[in-house]
Parts: sequence; C-alpha cells; structure tokens
Amino acid sequence: MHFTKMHGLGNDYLYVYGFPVDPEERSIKLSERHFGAGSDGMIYIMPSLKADFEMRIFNADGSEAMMCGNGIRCVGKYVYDKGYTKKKELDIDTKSGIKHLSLHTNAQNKVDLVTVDMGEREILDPALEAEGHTGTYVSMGNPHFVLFTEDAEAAPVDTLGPVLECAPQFPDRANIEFVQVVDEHTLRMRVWERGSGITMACGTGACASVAAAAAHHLVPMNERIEVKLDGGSLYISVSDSGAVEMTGPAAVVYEGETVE
Ligand SMILES: N[C@@H](CCC[C@H](N)C(=O)O)C(=O)O
Repeated sequence: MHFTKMHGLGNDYLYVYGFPVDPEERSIKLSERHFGAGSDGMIYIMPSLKADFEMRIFNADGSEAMMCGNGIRCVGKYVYDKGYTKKKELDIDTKSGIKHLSLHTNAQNKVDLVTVDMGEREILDPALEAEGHTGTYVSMGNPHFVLFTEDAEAAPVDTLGPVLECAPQFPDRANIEFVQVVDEHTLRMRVWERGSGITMACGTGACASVAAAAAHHLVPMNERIEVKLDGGSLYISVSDSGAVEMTGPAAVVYEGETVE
C-alpha cells in the first residue's frame, strides 16, 4: 500500500488514496512510532458522488473520527499537488458533513496554506463538570472538552487528559484542550486527543477552543484569533452565528510503501 506521510503543524497522519478492508488494524499497526511508520493516525481519500472527494479518519488506536481539522488541510494539498484536481475551491465530504476548502499555492504551484469553512460549532454545555474540572463541552463534528487555565505549559495534559477523555460525561470519549488566554486575539493551547494521546496540534480542538473562548467573551467574534499550538499557529474566527473558519499550513514529510 502506498502512503504519503503529511502533517499540519506536527499533527501527522498517513494519507492513502483508496480504502482498505481493515482500516482499524492498519491504523493501529502503521501509526505505532517504533514498529510502524509512526503517526497520529491514518486518513483515506476517495472519490465522492456528493463532493469533490471524501475523507475517512482513523486515530492511532483504530477508532474512527468524524472530523480532523489538520487532516482536511492536508487532504486539500494531497489532491491538488498530486494532480487529482485542478480546483482551488474544493468540497470534501467527511463523517460530519461537507466542508469547503480554499487552497493557497506558492510560487511552485504547490499548496502551502489552506482555509477551511469548518461549519457551525455547537456549544453542548458552557460549564460542564467532569472529574472535578469545569470546562466547555463543544462539538466541531467531534467532541471537545475545553479547560481554561492560567498556564498551559504547566497543565497536566499527560495525566488529566486520559482521565477526562474517558470520563462518564463523554459516552463517545472526548478530545481535551488546555487553553490559556494570552490576550484577546491569542490563545495558547495544548491537547490530549481522543484515540491518539498528546499531539502537537489539533485543528478541531483549536476551533473548539476559540468557540469556547468567544462564548465566554474572552475573545471577540468575527475576528481572527491566533491559536498557538506545540507545532505552530492556526488562525481561526467564529462568526455571530457560530460559523467557524480556520487557516493553517499543510506539508509533506515523505512518500512510503508498506511491506505486507
Ligand atoms: N487531529 C485532529 C482530530 C482527529 C480526531 C480526534 N482525535 C477525534 O477522535 O475526534 C484535528 O486536527 O482536528
């Protein structure tokens, strides 16, 4: 099986054109960082009758995700740079609906930045208590629990993250974001991702964090907010109606072949 390892701010997935019979097992095996290729999961790209392409996302533990913000930007780069499309305005079908992408190209006509219409955020509970911690429960198509903290660097991401991921309040588990408000246009976020653990960035998590911060009037609506992640920055805005737009980079690491 041919794959392309790509990343969005260090959130790395193996991208495959097509869909295998055993996506869960492949993701567990190939994502493993010592015995596999090493990734936060796998993303499959396919033709679609409803949109330009379809994507399916599998976390490193084999669970399927509804949406991936960093992944969808890489899908845009994958299909354009490899010549599957000449369009720079694209619709991608995901398990959480069709998302619109605007591709930005460099002097070599390669995609380096992608803007995504992420659809509407849903604030499921502005002040949910789980395991003694109060946070904002947000859906970006996938579930996020956003905790505001004074110091994101000191947040216990590796110990509290897995506990909250599996808290009884989240029957489908949840992605956990630890967010510090730096100023009214800047957030610092660290993340524990459902099914993958600590990652260097989470696009839907960054969108959920800005949505939660806007809901609590910590950042303005309708303005670009910088979210600083371990792997770099995303730029996100939330409109009055709750529509979320995200802009960030997409990059190739290498092309690979599995040995069956
Ligand atoms: N890294 C992603 C989110 C991937 C899916 C997530 N772990 C889930 O299970 O919902 C992103 O960039 O959004």
